[in-house]
Formats: sequence, structure tokens, C-alpha cells
Amino acid sequence: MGGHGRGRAAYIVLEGIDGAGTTTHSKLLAEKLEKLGYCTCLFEEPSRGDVGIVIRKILSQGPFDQRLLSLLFAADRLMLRSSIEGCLDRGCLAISDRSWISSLAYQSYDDFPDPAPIEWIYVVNRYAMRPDILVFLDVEPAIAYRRLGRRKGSRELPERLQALRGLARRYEHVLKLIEGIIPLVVRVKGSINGCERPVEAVSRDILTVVLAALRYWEHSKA
Ligand SMILES: Nc1ncnc2c1ncn2[C@@H]1O[C@H](COP(=O)(O)OP(=O)(O)O)[C@@H](O)[C@H]1O
Ligand SMILES: Cc1cn([C@H]2C[C@H](O)[C@@H](COP(=O)(O)OP(=O)(O)O)O2)c(=O)[nH]c1=O
Repeated sequence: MGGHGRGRAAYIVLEGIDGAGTTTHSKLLAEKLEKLGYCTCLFEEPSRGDVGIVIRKILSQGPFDQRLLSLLFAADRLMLRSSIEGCLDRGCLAISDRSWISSLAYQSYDDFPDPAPIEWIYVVNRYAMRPDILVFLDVEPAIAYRRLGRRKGSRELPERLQALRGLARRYEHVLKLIEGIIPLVVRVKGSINGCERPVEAVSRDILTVVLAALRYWEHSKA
């Protein structure tokens, strides 16, 4: 995971279990930073590129070999790398809805078919961009489950709630593993004691911590 060491430009990723709000908040963060005069580029994993399309097709068909998915996600994000670097080279902030951290959590989750060893997932993502800031959206699984149930065409699957709980545990394990590898890892609560926090409150917390990090970097590079 190579960093880039630029001043103002930073690679910011949002992570969390399904339904945590990574898609919602990566878009909101980009919009708010643009209004403040920052240039931003928005990315998502899986991407909308060729490999991302294959991944989405596989995911839509149900549980799948996580070893193979690890390689597909790694290839998809490696194909994104030049676009992210181009964004940073232009002095723009790269904001991504998920990153290789998702692979560490999802593809090693042992209730999914053929889970991959987490150290192997780390190796196959050796050349993925290392985020400068990781925002972990900490949402209780029952809340995420309820949100997913509101998505069109979704079905209330009890095993889905079980999986979300397991993924939440995997993320806690992964966040400990990557301590010291990513310069700034922040946890933003998306729910507290079974109550959802309003989108705007969560978005404000994310913007606050990102702006503080950018100011720190701008001073430290000055
Ligand atoms: N803080 C929030 N309060 C209420 N609903 C939210 C909040 N954040 C996200 N949502 C809703 O929850 C659903 C899942 O959000 P999404 O960003 O798609 O999650 P993810 O990308 O993490 O799966 C969406 O319908 C979104 O509008
Ligand atoms: C990036 C990534 C995502 N995923 C999973 C997380 C989601 O369930 C799914 C992405 O589909 P998507 O519909 O984009 O979900 P979300 O909006 O929650 O990001 O793929 C992995 O299993 N490994 C990965 O490396």
C-alpha cells in the first residue's frame, strides 16, 4: 500500500458494514468539500469498470468463493490506482466508497463460502493505494439491517442480520490489525443505543475530522 505524500491532496476512504452509509456519506463529503473550494474525485469499490461489473454480477447471484472475490476486488482496485493517482496529482482529494479494508473484513469472514486467510488478502492487495484517512462508519448491525430492508427489492433475511453482526466483528479485528499502517483512522457513530443518528449530524462529524486532518497536513508540509 504505497502512500503518496502530497500536501493538500489526500486519499480518503469510507468503510463500514452494508447499510452503514458509506455510499451516502462519501457523496455528501465530496459535495461539502467542493462547496468549501476543494477539488474532489469520487470513487467506489466495486468500481463501474469491467472487473467491477463482473463482481457486481457475482454478488447479485448470492454467496461466492471469497478467495476468488479477493482476487477480483484486488484487480478492480489496482485498475483504479492510476485514476486515483491522477486525481491526487491534480491536487484533488480522492474520496472512495470502500477500499482494500473492505476485502480484509468481507473476504475473510468465515460464514461466507471459502473464506480467504486475512494475511493472504493483505498480500494480494500489496499494491493497492494506502488511504491517508479511513472513516469507519460505526452503525449497529440491527440498524443497518433495517436500512437494507428498506432498499427496493430487498428481502428480510434473518441470516443477513447474523452476517452483519459477523462483519461488524471482522471490522473490529481489521481496524486493530491496520493500526499504524494508515495515518488517520477515525470512527464516526452512525447510531447510538439502537437509535439512528441523523444523516446531517454524521456528515458534519465526518467533515470536521477530514478538515482537521487536511489543516494538520497543510501545516506539517509548510
Ligand atoms: N444517518 C442516516 N440516517 C438514516 N438513513 C441513513 C443514514 N445514512 C444512510 N442512510 C440510508 O441507509 C441506506 C443505506 O445507506 P448506504 O449509503 O447505501 O449504505 P452502504 O453504502 O454503506 O451500504 C440508504 O437508503 C441511505 O439513505
Ligand atoms: C470493496 C469491497 C466490497 N465488498 C462488498 C461490500 C458490499 O456488500 C458489496 C458492495 O456492493 P455495493 O452495492 O456497492 O454495497 P455498498 O453500497 O454497501 O458498498 O461488496 C467486498 O466484499 N469486498 C470488497 O473488497
